[in-house]
Amino acid sequence: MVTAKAWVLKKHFEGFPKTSDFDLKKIELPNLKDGELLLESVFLSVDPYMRPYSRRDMKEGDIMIGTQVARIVESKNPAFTVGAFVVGSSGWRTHFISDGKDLQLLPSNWPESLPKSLALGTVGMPGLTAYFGLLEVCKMKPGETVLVNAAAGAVGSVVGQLAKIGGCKVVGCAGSDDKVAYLKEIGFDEAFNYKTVTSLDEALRKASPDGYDCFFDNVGGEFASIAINQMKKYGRIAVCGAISQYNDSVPQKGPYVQVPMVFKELQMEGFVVTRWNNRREEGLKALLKWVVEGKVKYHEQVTEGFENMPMAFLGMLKGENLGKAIVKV
Ligand SMILES: NC(=O)C1=CN([C@@H]2O[C@H](COP(=O)(O)OP(=O)(O)OC[C@H]3O[C@@H](n4cnc5c(N)ncnc54)[C@H](OP(=O)(O)O)[C@@H]3O)[C@@H](O)[C@H]2O)C=CC1
Ligand SMILES: CCCCC/C=C\CC(=O)/C=C/C=C/C=C/[C@@H](O)CCCC(=O)O
Repeated sequence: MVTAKAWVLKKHFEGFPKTSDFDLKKIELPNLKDGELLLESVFLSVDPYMRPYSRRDMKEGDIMIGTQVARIVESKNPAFTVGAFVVGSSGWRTHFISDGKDLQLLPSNWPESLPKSLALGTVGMPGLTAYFGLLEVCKMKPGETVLVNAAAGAVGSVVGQLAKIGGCKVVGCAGSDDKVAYLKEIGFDEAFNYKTVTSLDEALRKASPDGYDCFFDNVGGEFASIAINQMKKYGRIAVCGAISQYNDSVPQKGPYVQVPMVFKELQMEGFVVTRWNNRREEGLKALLKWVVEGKVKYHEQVTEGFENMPMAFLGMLKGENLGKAIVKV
């Protein structure tokens, strides 16, 4: 019998999450039935979506939602061999049993030298978010100017690099000088610290006096209200997320977008990356190739220890991560 550890949502988040909202439980796992496999989590992901989705998808006492890179430790399923690595979405737990239907094997050409944790970030859901958000929603074209906020994060850092590969000028913002330095290191044309600029409007205008063709919005709120006024005619806004609002007990006043939307004939579209689940292999293949070629750089914020998952989650929401926030079990 294997004893798994799992983090459950003890109490729904009110405002900014607290470590006391979580509880650590032990779960005795049964022996495998035919067709099942036993897996141990090696890396776990902490993502912003967990904050709003927990209220929508979970009840108190549930295991926290989330994804992991896991190793198969026992198999009664001929399609999966012991020792293989997969991406699962079994939540915050150290071990779990699966029938294999909810697992994604890592690409067969995954280089030994590449950290398998990238399957949770640059070569995983966040990377796919950047890939499809840029190609299918922004519909970026060479020579255009792309703006992305939360630019040093799991999604934003890939957006900027893919936009450079796509022949665009790229402007990014992030919440620390170290993150800004990183953005310039990975090829952003302009980058600034939105927390320290005297005027966001002026910083955006200085970075691109002609304005923006594409705005990949990860943050929402006041940033979106200001940025929308600097869009070029026929610009496209990909509403990827609104992390500035996830912890609000009372929703902020929305940005008044109607005037610039009409005068500049803008397109603004919200999306969730699962829309393109049927093209997952296409995206992962492209992302893996660019990483191997060195055209897409990555950075991971690694927290050691399963017991530190809540802290890693809170840290990511506070902006303590540069690149993808993951937990190494
Ligand atoms: N639509 C979809 O399918 C998907 C959407 N997303 C969304 O993309 C966004 C980025 O996700 P991801 O890359 O995983 O996360 P990140 O790795 O970027 O981590 C979150 C970052 O958001 C920034 N942030 C946190 N709070 C605020 C705030 N109040 N105002 C401004 N910035 C803030 C911080 O960076 P900083 O230092 O810059 O403040 C923090 O590091 C999120 O909104 C997420 O919900 C992610 C995946 C899929
Ligand atoms: C203020 C409300 C904001 C609503 C938008 C919230 C989040 C957008 C976002 O971050 C979406 C992320 C989607 C992630 C999808 C991940 C899947 O690969 C696996 C998710 C696991 C699961 O669905 O349980």
